[in-house]
Amino acid sequence: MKPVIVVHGGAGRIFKEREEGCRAGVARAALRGYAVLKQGGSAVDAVEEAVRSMEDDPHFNAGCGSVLNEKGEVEMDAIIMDGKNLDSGAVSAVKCIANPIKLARLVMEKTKHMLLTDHGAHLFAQAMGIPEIPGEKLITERSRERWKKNLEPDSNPEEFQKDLGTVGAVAIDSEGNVACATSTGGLSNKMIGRVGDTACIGSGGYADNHSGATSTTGHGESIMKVVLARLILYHMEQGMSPEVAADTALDYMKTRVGGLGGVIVVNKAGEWAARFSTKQMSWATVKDDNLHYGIYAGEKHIKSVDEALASEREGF
Ligand SMILES: COC(=O)C[C@H](N)C(=O)O
Repeated sequence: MKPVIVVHGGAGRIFKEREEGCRAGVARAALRGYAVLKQGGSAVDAVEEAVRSMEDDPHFNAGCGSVLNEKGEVEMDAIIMDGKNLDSGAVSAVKCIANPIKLARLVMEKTKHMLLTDHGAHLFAQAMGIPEIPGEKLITERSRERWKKNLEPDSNPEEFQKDLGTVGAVAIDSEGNVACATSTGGLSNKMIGRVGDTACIGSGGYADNHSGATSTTGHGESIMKVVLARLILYHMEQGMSPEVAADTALDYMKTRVGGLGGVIVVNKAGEWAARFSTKQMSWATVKDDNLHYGIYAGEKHIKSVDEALASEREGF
């Protein structure tokens, strides 16, 4: 099986000043994940690596760069799933941790549980030797400004959620195993303790070697109502291609509950799709040693991996 990785950096509006950073960030993440697959790493290793790269990138709403809750704090959700055995691990409402996706993987591999939240997740992180970092280190100038603006009495709540940037990855490795990973700071100025789709299995992601893997982004409450990730795999089980399955599920979410979002999908044959009902979604994929990426509907740049790695060294 030829390895494939697909990543997203969030569906929604992407403001002009963030466009280039998002293109470069998703391309870099896809290249990192692909390098893991080429060296014989598993699909789980690859999606963790790709998501970690975007958590460390302040352009995205995950890890450093996460949006703030109503109290001005970061609270993050993340999930990872292994399509070989349907094992999965998630964390919700975690603060002061650089890479929630790493902690989600440890929940999957080192506990008998699937989701740890808030205080318990932090106790587990301590027990696993994951360092706590000051919350301030995850907060960018941009997210603080945005939080403050949202608190102004004449602010428009519709504008709050326009330019977020949840991150996710799906992959198939040379043995035909699939995996997914998703990580987010959630919605801006959300209530304290709000947990979104990202931490919920079947909503923020799902992976099953029998059909494929998907990672989702968009309005979390809508995604949870239709259990978007599992719905896409169901459509593929019924014979749809990744692209048709993604569009059918996104259409259903729009007409049934009025929600918009985006998804990345890979099926067990290594066919992939990056689809969205929002105006934009940053995405990238590497297959057959070629990188494809874009952020607008219909936009697709193609470069060989060697060409892309050279331009990455020059700053993309
Ligand atoms: C693009 O924004 C998101 O994906 C937010 C995320 N789905 C949440 O609701 O927590």
